[in-house]
Amino acid sequence: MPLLVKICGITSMLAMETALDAGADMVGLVFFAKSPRNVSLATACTLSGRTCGRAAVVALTVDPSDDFITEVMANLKPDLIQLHGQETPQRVADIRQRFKVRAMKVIGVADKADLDVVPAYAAVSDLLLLDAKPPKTAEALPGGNGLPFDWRLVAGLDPGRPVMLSGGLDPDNVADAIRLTRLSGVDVSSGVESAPGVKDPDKIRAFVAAARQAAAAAAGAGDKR
Ligand SMILES: O=C(O)c1ccccc1N[C@@H]1O[C@H](COP(=O)(O)O)[C@@H](O)[C@H]1O
Repeated sequence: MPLLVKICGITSMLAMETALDAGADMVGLVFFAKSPRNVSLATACTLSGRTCGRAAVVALTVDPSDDFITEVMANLKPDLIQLHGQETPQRVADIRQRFKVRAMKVIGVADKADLDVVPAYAAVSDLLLLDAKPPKTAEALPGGNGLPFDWRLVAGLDPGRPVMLSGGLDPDNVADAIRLTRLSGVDVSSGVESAPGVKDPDKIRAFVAAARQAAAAAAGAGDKR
């Protein structure tokens, strides 16, 4: 299966076009008021209109209410909803069933014990995303903090669903991350920015190119991912 590459936290048409031209498989739009990458539903609709099916549109939410998901589904019609909060497996299952939407549940990882929940979430999610656990500071976001975790904890993890990696990835370290973890995809936000919330076109292109190169090298080396 080809490596999935997601560029998250897109806030401008330039960033959207750059991600699409670079060959990203997924583009993420953040709905979280405290984030520098937060977009309104109207902006998200305008940005996603540019994709024309070239990449999957991901609505990033944090503990969303049913009312909010209803609004997102009616207007944006995303291909995938990213659940980046404290959603339980039951809540993930309910969202998928009620809204007929594919769900990517995020699991925060700091140590091995954090992976105990993987089977329960894999049973109810279409994809999983492993991200660094946010630091316990007042200003930390649930994600998008640019912090990596110990990738050795998740190397070769295969719960029967595609698993993506995020947390502090950037154009310089993504190849190592792919080589070491052998997961299904990579997701980046702050690592392709020039300032919080401002995507850097050169970094987006460099990230996608480095990820594709590493995936091709892994495939050449017989890694079936
Ligand atoms: O990007 C944000 O602002 C954000 C806000 C709230 C929840 C998640 C958020 N981003 C996601 O976090 C990970 C890692 O980001 P980074 O590359 O370390 O900056 C990524 O999945 C983003 O989609």
